[in-house]
Amino acid sequence: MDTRKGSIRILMFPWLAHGHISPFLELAKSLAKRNFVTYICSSPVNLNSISKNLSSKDSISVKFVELQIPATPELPPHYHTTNGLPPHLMSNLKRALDMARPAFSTLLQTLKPDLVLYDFLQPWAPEEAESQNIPAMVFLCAGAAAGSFFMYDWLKPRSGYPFPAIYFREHELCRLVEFGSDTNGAGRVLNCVKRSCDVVLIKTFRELEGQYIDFVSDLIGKRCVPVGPLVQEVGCDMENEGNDIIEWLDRKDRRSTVFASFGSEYFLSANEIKEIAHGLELSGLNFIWVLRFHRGDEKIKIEEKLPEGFLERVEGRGRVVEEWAPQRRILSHPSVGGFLSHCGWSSVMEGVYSAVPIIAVPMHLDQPLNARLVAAVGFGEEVVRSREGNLDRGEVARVLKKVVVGKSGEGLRRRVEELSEKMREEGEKEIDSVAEELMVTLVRRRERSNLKSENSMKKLNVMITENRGGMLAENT
Ligand SMILES: C[C@@H]1O[C@H](OP(=O)(O)OP(=O)(O)OC[C@H]2O[C@@H](n3ccc(=O)[nH]c3=O)[C@H](O)[C@@H]2O)[C@H](O)[C@H](O)[C@H]1O
Repeated sequence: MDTRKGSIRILMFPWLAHGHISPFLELAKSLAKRNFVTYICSSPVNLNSISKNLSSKDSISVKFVELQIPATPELPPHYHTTNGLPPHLMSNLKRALDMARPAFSTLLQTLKPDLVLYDFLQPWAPEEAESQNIPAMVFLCAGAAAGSFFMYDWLKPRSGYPFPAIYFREHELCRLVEFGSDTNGAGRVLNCVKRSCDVVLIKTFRELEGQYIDFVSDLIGKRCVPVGPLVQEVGCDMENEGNDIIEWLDRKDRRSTVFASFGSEYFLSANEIKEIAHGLELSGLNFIWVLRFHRGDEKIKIEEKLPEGFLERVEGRGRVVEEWAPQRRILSHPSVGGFLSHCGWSSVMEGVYSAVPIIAVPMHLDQPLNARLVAAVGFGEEVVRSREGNLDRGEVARVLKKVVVGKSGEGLRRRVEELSEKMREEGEKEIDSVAEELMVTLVRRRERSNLKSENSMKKLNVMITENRGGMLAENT
């Protein structure tokens, strides 16, 4: 039962990844301040992983709804997330989500939301919504620069159409095939975009990617509406996470320490571990390194994966963290002066939000394009691999020192501080415009469909007045 009478009700349906369900949750929390009630549907394991980021106040207007995904021997329920998933099971997970289509349809019949917000890998979600006369809109959790490259590559516009000013290096192209070739990743994304009604929401902000937002809008023939960075606040819910790491950072000088992390679903190869370990050691800098392995590798002893004697040699200035680290909290610590990152999009947004320059070591998917953007906009530098795509410890150490303690690092820091300020200014305004887009979409739908009866339009107008009233009240 809605706790707010007359609120506009949204069902959100993110892909089964931590780097996706978090932005959807942050968007739901922001819309709750604008009088929307949101139901986030995902697998139990995913909802459980974000439950600590939902305060009791948020949970008045943000509800979790479990989507039962059929379990199979190779994909038991605790594998219904990309967080820690053995990489060879990623395609199985996409197919398992497809098998949840009937359960999703039932959810729609039960909840009867006013609108559905879905993600980039489930093109059947808007079909199910439309079959029940519910408008559906896609929310892309990656960046617009990466989106402009992929959309250009997949849509192949007429010759002479301007090419996006972002590119892959030769050795990175072969890793593109990973993008679900056997589950037609490109086709899924394209259909999700094509079936989105009216606009496409995208997790970015104009100061950072304005030219790419306009490029994608023109290319796909739909307006791309930036929703802002959606970075999770470092709030009371995270206060107790990783206290020992925070206390360790408290004992380090301001901006003296590198935070190294590679996201929730990428697991470094043996060679990458070796070169990054030696690079961190050679840099002479303090560091916190999140070195995680996928669930299938539970019995791993971390010292067996690191160079001989590495932990002893860096004792006191470096720490290797095997478990899930409070990334937002660490990045906001004054002792952190550089972020060695794979450039997953949420990590890039969080680096900017905390005004920490990025040492980019992209791995796959959109990350190389995000890394090009980081360097082009001037808030970080990329560790360039060899032509064969190998990392080199000397190059890792060189870029680390240049960004964290070098003269040119000051320019990067100034730029990321500027961006961070702009990001915070724009954030609230962008959520207001998203709220308006959602309401306009509803009005258009009611006017076009058989719901344009006097009574239904009157009810909708009351809801919208309430929402706008709610937004004003929240903002005063
Ligand atoms: C959109 C897509 O998300 C994917 O997710 P992935 O988890 O790899 O990376 P992030 O987007 O940085 O998302 C990772 C998220 O997990 C959080 N985190 C991670 C590790 C940890 O120990 N502690 C944490 O709090 C981190 O703060 C961030 O919010 C792909 O990369 C893809 O390239 C990217 O564009």
